[in-house]
Amino acid sequence: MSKQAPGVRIDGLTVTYNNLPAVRNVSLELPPGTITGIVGESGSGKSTLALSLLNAVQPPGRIAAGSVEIDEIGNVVEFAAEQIRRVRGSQIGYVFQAAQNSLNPLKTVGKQLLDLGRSHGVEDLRGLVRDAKDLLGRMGLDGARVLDSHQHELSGGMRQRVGIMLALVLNAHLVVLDEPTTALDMITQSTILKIIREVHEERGLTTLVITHDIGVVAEVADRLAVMYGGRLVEQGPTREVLASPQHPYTRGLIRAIPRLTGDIDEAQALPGRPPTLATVPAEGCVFRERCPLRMDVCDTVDPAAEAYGTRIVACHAVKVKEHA
Ligand SMILES: Nc1ncnc2c1ncn2[C@@H]1O[C@H](COP(=O)(O)OP(=O)(O)OP(=O)(O)O)[C@@H](O)[C@H]1O
Repeated sequence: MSKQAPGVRIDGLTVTYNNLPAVRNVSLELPPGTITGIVGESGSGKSTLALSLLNAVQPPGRIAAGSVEIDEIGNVVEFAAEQIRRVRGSQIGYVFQAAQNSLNPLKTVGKQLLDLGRSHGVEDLRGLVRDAKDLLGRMGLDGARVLDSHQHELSGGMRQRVGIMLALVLNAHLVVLDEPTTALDMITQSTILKIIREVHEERGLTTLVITHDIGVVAEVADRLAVMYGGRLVEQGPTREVLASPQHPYTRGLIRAIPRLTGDIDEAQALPGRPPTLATVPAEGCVFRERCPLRMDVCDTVDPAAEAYGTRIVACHAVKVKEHA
């Protein structure tokens, strides 16, 4: 059973930078074999949450509370540096947001691929190169040529696809993709996401895709989790969240995307701006400044995440409505 899609349970996770919480008391389950999309505006804590899955939060950041329990691996929050290095790449594949610039400028992609394979004890390096070419080919690139290239010879979109290839090539069964398609145009984006979905199904993966664009993940994710100001404000099956968003922030995000509302004239930008670490309120609901449903209680009490059927929502107004 060791090569099956693992389940992941994030429980009560708080991550701080200089003691200010960027992720606050987040609980989220990634069921085995599913694709979960985490969405939210810039600064909502998505990347910090993704880094926590690899215990890769860098100082001044620190995991202040909670656990990230991954089947067959354990609670990675407690892992020492060497322990986590061994599972990164081989058991948890990842492409971080800066993937377009994270290649070594002095080495060809192929050389970096071999380094990656060797550092994880891959014996069949020829097989690794074959798999890499196959993945690149599926993403519309000439695999042999890309492996012979240096970073500066590749466009932003090509580098991004190289990043995805590197995340998948070691055959990890948990894959974390942070903004995997931002450098790509809409059509290429949707092709790449389709390929991610195909590979996910062929190999039996558990996948986490992070994006600020809810339209991007709507096509591929089984489940959606919406973050705002470090809090997870709503989560549930994608279709349900899109068809009947409960949290006013989720509603705002969906309304802002013409291809989700189906009518370009009806798309409305979400007014206001998200908080920064310095301005995020220490008490009460993090979304209240922009919320059309704000009530007195929102100023003082942070709403708990509560289950409503298949949905989990953290909102006082939703709670009042549900109990009315
Ligand atoms: N190294 C750091 N030092 C200090 N603050 C940080 C650091 N990294 C992130 N932050 C802050 O933590 C908060 C969450 O950032 P994070 O990158 O996780 O959000 P995000 O939702 O992924 O946003 P983006 O899409 O812009 O990356 C932001 O307010 C950000 O400014």
